[in-house]
Amino acid sequence: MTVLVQLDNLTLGYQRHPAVHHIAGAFGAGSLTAIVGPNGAGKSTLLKGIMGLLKPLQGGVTLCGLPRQAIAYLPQQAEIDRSFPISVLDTVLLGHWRQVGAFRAMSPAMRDEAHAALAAVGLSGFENRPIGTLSSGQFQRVLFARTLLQDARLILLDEPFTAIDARTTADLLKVVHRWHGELRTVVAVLHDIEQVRAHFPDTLLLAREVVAWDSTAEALSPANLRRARAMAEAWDDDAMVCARGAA
Ligand SMILES: Nc1ncnc2c1ncn2[C@@H]1O[C@H](COP(=O)(O)OP(=O)(O)OP(=O)(O)O)[C@@H](O)[C@H]1O
Repeated sequence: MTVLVQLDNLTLGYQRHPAVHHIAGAFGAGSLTAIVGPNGAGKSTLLKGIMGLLKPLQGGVTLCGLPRQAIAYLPQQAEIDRSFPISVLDTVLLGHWRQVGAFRAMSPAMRDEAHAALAAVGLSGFENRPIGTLSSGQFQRVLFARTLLQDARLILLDEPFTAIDARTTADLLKVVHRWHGELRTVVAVLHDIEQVRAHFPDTLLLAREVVAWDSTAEALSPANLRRARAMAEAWDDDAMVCARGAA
C-alpha cells in the first residue's frame, strides 16, 4: 500500500480537552474508507484534524506528497450557511476557486465543466436557482458537483447521506464509486452500517480511540461493534486529561 495520509499517535481536542486519542494508522492512496462509531466518538473531529482545521494536542498528521489544496472537505450540512444569496451554478464554480483565485474570470471551459458536473449529479436545469431554495438532497448534489470540479486527490465527506433521500443517496454513492475508480482517496463518516458494508472496502471504527481499522468485514465484526458500544457507555465527558498520559 502507498500511504497518502499517516496518523501518528494523533490526539485532537477542543480547549485542550481531548476528543480523540492516540490514533495511529494510515489511509492508503486510492483507498475508500468509512469512519464509523457512536455519537460523539470523534469522527468529525478526526476529519477536521486531517484537513488541518484543528491543531493536534499530541502526535501528528503527515500528508505524503499531498498539498493541502489537493484535499476536498465536505462538512456536515448543518455547518453550512445557505442563506447567502448565491446561485447553484456559482456555488459549483467555487470548485474552481483554487485554480482561478479571487480576481481572474472563469473560462468558458470551466463553465462547461460546471454544467457537466451538475448533469452528473442530476441537476441540469437548476443552474440559476438560489441555493437557499433547494431541498437537503438537492443541495448535497450541488456540493458533490462542486467537489467534482475540485479535482481533489483526497476527499473527506462528513455524514454526506444523513437526512438525504434514498434516491439522492444512491446517485451520490455512484459519484463516490466514480472517485474511487479514478484512484482518488475517499474517507467518509457514515452511520448506516449496511451501507458501509455494501459500498466501503475499508472501515475505521472509532470510539474516541481506534477500535478497529481494517477491511470492513473485519472491522465491523460483532465483537468490535460491541466493544465500541461499551466504550461509548463508559465515556466521561468531564474528564479533563488523557487517561493514558503522554505517549
Ligand atoms: N467545537 C467544539 N468545541 C468543543 N467540543 C467539541 C467541539 N466539537 C466537538 N466537540 C466534542 O468533541 C467530541 C467529539 O465530537 P465529534 O463531533 O467529533 O463526534 P462525532 O463522532 O462526529 O459525533 P456525531 O456522530 O454525533 O456527529 C464530543 O464530545 C463533542 O462534544
